[in-house]
Amino acid sequence: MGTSRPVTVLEGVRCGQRANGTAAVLALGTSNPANCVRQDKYADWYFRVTKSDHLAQLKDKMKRICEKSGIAKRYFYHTKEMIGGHPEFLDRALPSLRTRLGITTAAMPELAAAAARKAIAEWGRPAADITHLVVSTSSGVSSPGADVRLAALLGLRPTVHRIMHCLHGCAGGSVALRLAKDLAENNLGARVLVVGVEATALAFRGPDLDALLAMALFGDGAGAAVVGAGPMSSVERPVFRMVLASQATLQGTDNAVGIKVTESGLHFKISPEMPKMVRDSIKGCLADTLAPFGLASDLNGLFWAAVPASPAILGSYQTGLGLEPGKLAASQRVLCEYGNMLAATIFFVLDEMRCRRGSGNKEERENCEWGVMLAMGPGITVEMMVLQAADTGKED
Ligand SMILES: CC(C)(COP(=O)(O)OP(=O)(O)OC[C@H]1O[C@@H](n2cnc3c(N)ncnc32)[C@H](O)[C@@H]1OP(=O)(O)O)[C@@H](O)C(=O)NCCC(=O)NCCSC(=O)CC(=O)O
Repeated sequence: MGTSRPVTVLEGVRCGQRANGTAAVLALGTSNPANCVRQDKYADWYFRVTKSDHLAQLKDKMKRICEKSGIAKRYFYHTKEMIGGHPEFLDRALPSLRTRLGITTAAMPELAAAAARKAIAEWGRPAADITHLVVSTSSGVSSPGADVRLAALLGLRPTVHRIMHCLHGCAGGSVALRLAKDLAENNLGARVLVVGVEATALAFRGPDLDALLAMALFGDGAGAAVVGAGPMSSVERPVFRMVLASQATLQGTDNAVGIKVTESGLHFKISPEMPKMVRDSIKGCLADTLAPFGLASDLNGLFWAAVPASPAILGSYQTGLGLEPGKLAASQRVLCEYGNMLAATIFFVLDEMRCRRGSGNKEERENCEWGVMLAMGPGITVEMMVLQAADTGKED
């Protein structure tokens, strides 16, 4: 009896701190820098900007990769003029990290703020009501980071709880959303602003066999979401309920994808084996996550919000999961319109999926109540989240 009162008090305090119900995405926003390069012109642009037109074989290979990329256009913070002003970006013998970090650290807060302002406007409450800020990027490793300047630009409270995490590659936005779910569900009244932002000037380099793929796929942008759990205010409208989040690391794939910070900028290593590794393991990874809901037996009865890292990775999802054509259409559209924007991409996919749910176009319309958010990053790490579209489902 002597110890029962403190335990009860502690339990009461613990329960009182928790939110009421499942976290949900309450609003979304996206943005891109102004410089838009069409993918059918990219090889010409890239070899001209890097003064490499004499490397005819590499240029032809780049053209073939671009043709197969499923991308129509991409946006970049860097421009021909900016690259032209930094010869050290093209000569790996020269250090360029400090200059590159200066550029991306200056670029990211404004880019992120443009997306975040849209999300906050849609959310309908004042920016000062944001309690937590989670920022993900592979375009910077400075401290204080882009999150501090972003908080100031948006007028967030000085007491906002900030987390910034770096170098999770294509999975960065999904990691941030998983953290936001935990924060929202475990802190009564929390409203988490989640941001993925990329300015790939940190990785821009001249052509060689290793660089071509990253140069052909990656683009710049920012995505933002406001995440919260109950009780909701009268202006808040859930878009997707974030039902269950999980992460798996594919065994024996440590060397398949890597991101290294070097004196000459960010270096991506992407194994040609990655699509096969993903195809062979993705169904098994998802089985445990989907089983509690009885969703594992009908994967075509779900909506799919997958990060379109590349056409080959989308192909691996389609084959590995046995998905019907069209199930990855939202991801394909984002890849086509923007390329792979690493941490920012998932917010564009969720936004596209939300539009498709309300679309008057029968071909594009997506009606499934339950869905999966999916991304791969270095590790190889698989980020998964079971979503319930709030326009169809009722929270239990
Ligand atoms: C590059 C592709 C668009 C090419 O499409 P196809 O395979 O249909 O076409 P294809 O076979 O004719 O290949 C066209 C040319 O691309 C080359 N090629 C193919 N895969 C390559 C790779 N991983 N690295 C370098 N070059 C590659 C081929 O050799 C070929 O050159 P040639 O014509 O000279 O013979 C595709 O293979 C693809 O999407 N690959 C990327 C897969 C991937 O691992 N993505 C991960 C992104 S990063 C990520 O997800 C994690 C993260 O960063 O966090």
